[in-house]
Amino acid sequence: MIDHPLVAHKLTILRDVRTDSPTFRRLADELVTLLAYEATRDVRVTETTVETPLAPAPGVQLSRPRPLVVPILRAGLGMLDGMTRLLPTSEVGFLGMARDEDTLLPAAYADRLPHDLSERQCYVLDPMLATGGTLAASLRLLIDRGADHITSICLLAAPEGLEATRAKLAQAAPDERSVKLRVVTAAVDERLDANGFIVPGLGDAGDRLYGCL
Ligand SMILES: O=P(O)(O)OC[C@H]1O[C@H](OP(=O)(O)OP(=O)(O)O)[C@H](O)[C@@H]1O
Ligand SMILES: O=c1cc[nH]c(=O)[nH]1
Ligand SMILES: [Mg+2]
Repeated sequence: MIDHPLVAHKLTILRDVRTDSPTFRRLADELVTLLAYEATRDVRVTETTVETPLAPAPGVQLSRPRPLVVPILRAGLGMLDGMTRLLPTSEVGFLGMARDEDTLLPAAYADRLPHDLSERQCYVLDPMLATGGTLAASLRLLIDRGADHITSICLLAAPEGLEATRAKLAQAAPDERSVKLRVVTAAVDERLDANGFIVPGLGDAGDRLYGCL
C-alpha cells in the first residue's frame, strides 16, 4: 500500500461522487504514475557504461525482454497511459474480462497477449480488486503462459479480494516454478457489500471512466 499524501489527495477526489468523468480520467492517470514508481522498484536492469561529455559513467538500462503491461479491459485502460509514461519501452498486451453482475464471476472476452511469457516481467493494471475473481483469473492466465514475476497495480483493493486472490493462486500451483506476485495499491478499503462493491470504494470504475454500458 502506498502511503503518500499526494496519492491520498488524488484518491480522495477520485472517490468523490461529484467528480466528473474527465476529472476522474485525469486523476486515475496521475495516480497510476505515482503507484507505478513504487511498482517498478524491482524492474530488471542491466549494468552498462555511458560516455558523458567528460568521461565514461556507470549506469543501467532496462533488461530484455521488455516488460509487458497488461491493462484489464475495460477499466484498466484508464491506467495505461499513466503506466507507459513511466515505462515507455514496455510492450502492451490486452485482456478483456467482465464480471457477471449476479454471480460475480469473471469471464474473459478478449485475449491479445503473447503466448510465451517466460522471462517477462508483467504489470497488470486494474483499478479495482473487489472479490479478486478477475485478478486471480488474469494472473492464472499469465502464469500458465510462463510469467514468473507479476506486479498488479490497483487503485483500490478489498481485504476479502486480496485474501481470495492469495488463496486461489496458492491452491492451484501448476508446477514447481516459483512465481513472484505483488499487488501495489493506493488503499485497502473496509469491506465488500452484498453486490461485491468495495465500500467505501469509488463506485463502478469502468462506468466512472467511460459511462454506463
Ligand atoms: O475483483 P472482482 O470482484 O473480480 O471485480 C473487479 C473487476 O470489476 C471491474 O470490472 P468490470 O467487470 O465491471 O468490467 P469493466 O471494467 O468493463 O467495467 C473492475 O475493473 C475489475 O476488473
Ligand atoms: O467496487 C467495485 C467493484 C468492482 N468493480 C468496480 O468497478 N467497483
Ligand atoms: Mg465495471
